[in-house]
Amino acid sequence: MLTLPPKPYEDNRQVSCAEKGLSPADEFHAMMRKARLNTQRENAEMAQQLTMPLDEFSLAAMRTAVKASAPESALMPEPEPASTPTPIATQIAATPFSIPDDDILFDDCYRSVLNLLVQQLMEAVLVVDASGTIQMINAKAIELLSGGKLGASDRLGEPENIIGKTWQEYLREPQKTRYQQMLEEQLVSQCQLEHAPIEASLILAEGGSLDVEFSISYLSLSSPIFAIVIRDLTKHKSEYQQLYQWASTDCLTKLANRRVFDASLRSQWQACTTSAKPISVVIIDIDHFKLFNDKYGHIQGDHCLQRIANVIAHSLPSDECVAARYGGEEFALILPGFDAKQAQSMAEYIQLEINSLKYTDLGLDDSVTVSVSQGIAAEVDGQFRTGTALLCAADTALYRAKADGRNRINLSC
Ligand SMILES: Nc1nc2c(ncn2[C@@H]2O[C@H](COP(=O)(O)OP(=O)(O)OP(=O)(O)O)[C@@H](O)[C@H]2O)c(=O)[nH]1
Repeated sequence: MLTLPPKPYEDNRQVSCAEKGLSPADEFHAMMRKARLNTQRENAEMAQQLTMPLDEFSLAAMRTAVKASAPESALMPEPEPASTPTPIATQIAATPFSIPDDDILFDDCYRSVLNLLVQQLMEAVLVVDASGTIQMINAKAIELLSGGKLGASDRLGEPENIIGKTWQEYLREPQKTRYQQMLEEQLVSQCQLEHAPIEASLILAEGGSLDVEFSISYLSLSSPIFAIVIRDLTKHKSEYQQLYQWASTDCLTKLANRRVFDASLRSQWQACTTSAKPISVVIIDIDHFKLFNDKYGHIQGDHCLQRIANVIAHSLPSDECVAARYGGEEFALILPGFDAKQAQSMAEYIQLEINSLKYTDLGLDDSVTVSVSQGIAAEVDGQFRTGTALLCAADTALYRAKADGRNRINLSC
């Protein structure tokens, strides 16, 4: 934030601009008028207090912005190429303050200071006019728009190649159309275009796209300009994907977990019953798995669970169907659109596939096989009131399959 030196009042008391009823912009205006009365040497002395170095990139961006917006008399002289960074003080001292006595004075000074700030910010920032034309851009924003692939000598890395283009050119749909609409609405309603961070996908100069979020801040000048701050979301998105995967899948079998199963059953039940489609649930439980663990150990037991989960996952006929690990050695399927007969066929296929699995590659005997028991419940014409009731019926059917001798399928009636 620009901090202005306090002005002594007649009684020598230091009074803040708020106390005087002045906005920071008024105060800045007043200071610039006073600055006009100072000699250039006095300006240089004031500027000497600023020691921040300004690199060549910042100077190039600043010159471009000033050229685009300032009248002839306000143009900065082109500095000689310097081998060491030019102190900001030298640049300010070399900038003539004898520009016209009206709002242009305020605008041009404001723009120059704004451009200096933009160049120094760590965030990717660009400044656009009311039509979206880019007027200022910092190195971070150029790097971002080029997909981070710029070399030091790359022409794309020069602000001249971006200033003058429109910000919309970099936006993918639907944000491009949305932004255009916001611009048009703003012109009609004369209201300020401001926006909290929104997600968007950028079209990169080198091809490809980049997930970002950007915010828009309105800056009040004689003609409005807007500061756009862009943040790269690539890292956040990949972390989110990773977390989402951990929160929704079973880490051993990679099937959906119980949470996803319950949510899917609710939504699929709703969708199927509303559209009068059948829906079936199958619960699959490994037979005598405790014996398997006791005989071959838990590590082999884990491999067995993974193998069976793999068979179940590959048996699903469509993306709408869900296979989940429901408990320790228990799996469950949601089969939208499946009536009892179709669910029975599916269960029979799974039973045969699991029965024929071999475990010789795990060092077990060729004779070792595993079986499963399955319970099915199908909702066809209103026998169940909820998805949970359907699931309970499948569980009861599974219980009967176990009681009837295992390695069998029982259909709820
Ligand atoms: N290796 C391994 N074993 C598990 C896992 N989760 C549960 N189990 C085992 O699964 C077994 C389940 O035993 P029970 O509930 O008695 O069922 P069962 O032996 O399969 O007998 P029935 O279901 O009646 O046929 C227990 O030994 C658990 O330790 C797991 O993630 N890995």
